Amino acid sequence: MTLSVEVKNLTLRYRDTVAVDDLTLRLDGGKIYGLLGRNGSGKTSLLSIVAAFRRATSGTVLVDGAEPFENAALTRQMCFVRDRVDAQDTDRVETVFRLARALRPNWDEEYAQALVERFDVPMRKRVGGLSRGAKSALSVTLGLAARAPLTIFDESYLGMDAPSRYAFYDELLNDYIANPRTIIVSTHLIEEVGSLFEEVVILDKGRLVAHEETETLRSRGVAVTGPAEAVDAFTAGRTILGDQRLGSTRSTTIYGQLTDEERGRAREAGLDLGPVGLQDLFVHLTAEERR
Ligand SMILES: Nc1ncnc2c1ncn2[C@@H]1O[C@H](COP(=O)(O)OP(=O)(O)OP(=O)(O)O)[C@@H](O)[C@H]1O
Repeated sequence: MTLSVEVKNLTLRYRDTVAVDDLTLRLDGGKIYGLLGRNGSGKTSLLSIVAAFRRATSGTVLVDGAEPFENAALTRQMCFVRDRVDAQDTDRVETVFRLARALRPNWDEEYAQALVERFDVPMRKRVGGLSRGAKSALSVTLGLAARAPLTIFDESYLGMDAPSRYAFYDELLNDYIANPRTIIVSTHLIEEVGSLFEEVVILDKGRLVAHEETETLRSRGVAVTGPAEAVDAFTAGRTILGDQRLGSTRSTTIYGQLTDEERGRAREAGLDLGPVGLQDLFVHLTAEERR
């Protein structure tokens, strides 16, 4: 089972700050979505409303066609995973698991135990005594084993070290393939996690900058590599996203699509054309919004 998410003219204001600004967005569900945005762009605010942790100032959110706020039947189907654990500092980790087992209708105990081993979750410690990495490991373990039809990871894995984060990405993809559901991952570690996303949503200052399939977004730029002079001539007058030089070879990333004629010309000039990194596009698109 997967859940769709529909956001219409959604606004969230905290006193003078407009955190989400008249946002309209539809996620059909059954995919892994990446939610990207610079610090303070409104990712957590948006996700908190979707997960029914907050009420919007105006506008609507529908999850599977229904309003999630104070809708217990629906919120049981959703799991909002943050970088902290929703428990008292004095609670033991095993108590947190016992609660999750009781509250989560799709909880998979065998999988939970496998994750505890893989991420080295210290079951006998109290939540308040966990390191930042252990808190993150506990959060993502609870989030994965809940198998909620709508699972949201809000930068919940950032406290983990790189090997643990890669183990999390690996688990996330494998478990999603075995148990398809709607997964939203908010992040600014785009290169690291970008290959998991089927669709990407980019926010800036609470507004939607882009919502596209990852491949379509990637096709908005091209990396041109070859002899420096030929690369310079080919990329002259274009919007440059990034540039690297190694000896006489240059690789310049440009924004925009190439026509078939331009691609032919590049090949004739001995240039290689390759995909562009999501990070470069993200930086360009969010910087453009602020100009
Ligand atoms: N409880 C709050 N009270 C007042 N302002 C808030 C509150 N929470 C968030 N904001 C403001 O709302 C804006 C959006 O914040 P939000 O946390 O949603 O962004 P974010 O994209 O998740 O940021 P980050 O990547 O830094 O976590 C920011 O300007 C932030 O300062």
